[in-house]
Amino acid sequence: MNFDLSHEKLFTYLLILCSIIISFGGVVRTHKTTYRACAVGRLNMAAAAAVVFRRNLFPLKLGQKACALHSSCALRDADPLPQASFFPPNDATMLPPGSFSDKVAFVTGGGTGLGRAMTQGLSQLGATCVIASRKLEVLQKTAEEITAQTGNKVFPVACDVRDPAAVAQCLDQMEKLTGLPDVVINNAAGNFVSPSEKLSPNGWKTIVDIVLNGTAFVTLELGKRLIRQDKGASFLAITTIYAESGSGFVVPSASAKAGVEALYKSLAAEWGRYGLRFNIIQPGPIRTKGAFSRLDPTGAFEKSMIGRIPVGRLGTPNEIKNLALYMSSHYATWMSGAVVRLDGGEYVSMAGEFNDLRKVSKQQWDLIEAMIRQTKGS
Ligand SMILES: CC/C=C\C/C=C\CC/C=C/C=C/C(=O)SCCNC(=O)CCNC(=O)[C@H](O)C(C)(C)COP(=O)(O)OP(=O)(O)OC[C@H]1O[C@@H](n2cnc3c(N)ncnc32)[C@H](O)[C@@H]1OP(=O)(O)O
Ligand SMILES: NC(=O)C1=CN([C@@H]2O[C@H](COP(=O)(O)OP(=O)(O)OC[C@H]3O[C@@H](n4cnc5c(N)ncnc54)[C@H](OP(=O)(O)O)[C@@H]3O)[C@@H](O)[C@H]2O)C=CC1
Repeated sequence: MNFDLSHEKLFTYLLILCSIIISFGGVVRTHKTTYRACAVGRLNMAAAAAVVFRRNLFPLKLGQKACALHSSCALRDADPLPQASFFPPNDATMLPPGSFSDKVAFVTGGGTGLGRAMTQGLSQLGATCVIASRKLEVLQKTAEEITAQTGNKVFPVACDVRDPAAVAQCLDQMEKLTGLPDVVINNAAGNFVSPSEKLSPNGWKTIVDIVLNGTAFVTLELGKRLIRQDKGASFLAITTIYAESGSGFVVPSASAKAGVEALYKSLAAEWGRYGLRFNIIQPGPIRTKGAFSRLDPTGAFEKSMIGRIPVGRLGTPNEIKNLALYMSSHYATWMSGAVVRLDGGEYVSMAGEFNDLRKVSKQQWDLIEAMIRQTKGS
């Protein structure tokens, strides 16, 4: 067997070994002060390991090395590319005030990240909102903050979307509080990066249950109730760009999100006759704690990811908010079965065979052109 142990790799392995030993120490020691010291030690070790991991994947320039060894720099956000200055995000709410007056909106996962931003936008434009997810405390805090800011009521309802009985109970509660919704946003999700050979059946099931079954339980139960009451509504699902392409290392999420897209396109065809519209947004990468802590916990991938986004930066929650508000509004009543990608061009940039030629310099192009021209007549 060929063991390739460079100094840097050896150092990484030693650091990881040290963090495991120190973590173990933290578990067995019971004295409070010692435990705290160990906890700090563990965090520093983890941060140092993250830095070295990142350095191995993306070697740093000399000037950056001092920073890289300092734990506070370990998970620093990657910078946008220069062209991003052409494409500044506009976080202002796009639709006119009152666009959702007298409307009720139901947002799953509305306590955090993109769900919170969409709820804030709906509320700002006049909607009464109900937000649902597992953590009631998180929902309550978000609901209080948004209500205080907009003056429109946001109701928190605890609900694990994996459990159809809990979904039915949550919707009963919603009916009592606000009546059935005009706007539904299926945004709740679970995800983590993992080599597929490490996935347990329960790991697979957990993601598929939250993303596909959860969306189906909410959508079917609400759909039936809306149909019974002869009430129209707009349904929006938040998927992702790899729902279309598939992606290694997030296979349960890719499979489930593809299922959600099939569900929404199918229902758009079947339930239009009941006054129900179904649309999909596929976001590209947007910094939220929920996503980045599970998809890029070391911070190693962000820079290369930004490098392949033609617009040169990550998206913002408010950019998704504005698109979601439009698609859910009375301005978009002719839109159903649509899949809208919002990703700064990342998807097409990854798909095109020759897109890596962006790295070719002007001089290199002159050379390449001359070589190709020389083939004339051959
Ligand atoms: C630079 C790149 C960064 C970002 C963006 C890039 C690209 C753009 C495209 C992005 C798409 C994003 C899509 C998203 O969906 S982001 C949303 C992320 N948010 C969440 O996931 C929030 C909710 N998540 C959770 O609550 C948990 O993370 C979890 C695991 C999903 C569910 O928690 P629960 O308590 O119900 O489950 P557990 O009991 O902890 O675990 C269940 C089962 O799964 C196994 N498991 C858990 N974690 C892992 C892991 N990391 N690797 C392998 N297996 C894992 C766990 O062991 C359990 O299985 P068993 O042991 O019982 O067999
Ligand atoms: N950020 C990004 O780069 C991208 C995100 N997306 C999609 O955007 C959406 C929002 O993600 P984002 O805001 O980034 O991440 P978050 O982790 O902040 O959002 C996920 C939400 O889902 C809720 N949730 C998770 N499991 C359940 C469950 N079993 N029942 C009910 N609610 C649940 C969580 O709340 P709680 O823990 O209280 O249950 C949380 O509020 C997701 O659909 C994600 O797939 C798509 C592409 C890119």
